[in-house]
Amino acid sequence: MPDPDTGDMMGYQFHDLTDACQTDWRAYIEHDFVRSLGDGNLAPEAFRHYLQQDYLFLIHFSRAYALAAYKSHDLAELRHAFEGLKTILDVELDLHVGFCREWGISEEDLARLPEARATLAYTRYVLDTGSRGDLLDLHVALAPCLVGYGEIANWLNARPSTRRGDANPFEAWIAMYSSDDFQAAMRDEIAWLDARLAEVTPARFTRLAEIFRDATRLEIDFWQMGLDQTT
Ligand SMILES: Cc1ncc(CN)c(N)n1
Repeated sequence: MPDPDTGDMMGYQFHDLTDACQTDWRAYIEHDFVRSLGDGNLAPEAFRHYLQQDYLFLIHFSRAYALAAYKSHDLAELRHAFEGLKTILDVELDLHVGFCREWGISEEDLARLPEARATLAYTRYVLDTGSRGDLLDLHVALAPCLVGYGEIANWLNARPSTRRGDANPFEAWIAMYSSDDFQAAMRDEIAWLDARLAEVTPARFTRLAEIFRDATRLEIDFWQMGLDQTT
């Protein structure tokens, strides 16, 4: 392991990022929005507002993966960015468009929606962090999104009170984030980060942990935005 005195690299891994902000990370993964979604009793207006904003969110996160492609140095990094982008475009957005279609909201309607402050704050934070920093800064800013939702699905599935199947109106959401495609994308991201973090110094890790914590807090705000629709 690492040497804080010499500044030598310390063999960090992805879990060191979550360990460094455990309170915020748990508050994000186990948020009341997530619990209610798992129990199947989340207020419909909270879910609807969240999902529509999430459509806008995913458009900007797609841009962030395109920025990751731009910042790539080789084919492996380019492919990794491309896989992240494909997960949003081919796996996630279908769910959003499908739910909205059931509610009578078209893709044109979605594209015209005004962005909520929580959406603006989070997406622009990630794009700004990625523009100013390097590829690792950008992927660390993106990680609470991809890795967090995969972990949330696993946490929900391991929880006795989570209802699966027709008993839960949010089943499609849980199923998509539990799917092999999404879980594989999450594991790839963790492996990519493990390989990069193994080589960073303690000082660099401290800065990366700040980015990760900021993005995690912005995730908490995003859930809260949904719940605030009911107050
Ligand atoms: C706000 C948010 N965070 C994460 C994800 C998972 N990509 C999402 N769809 N939306």
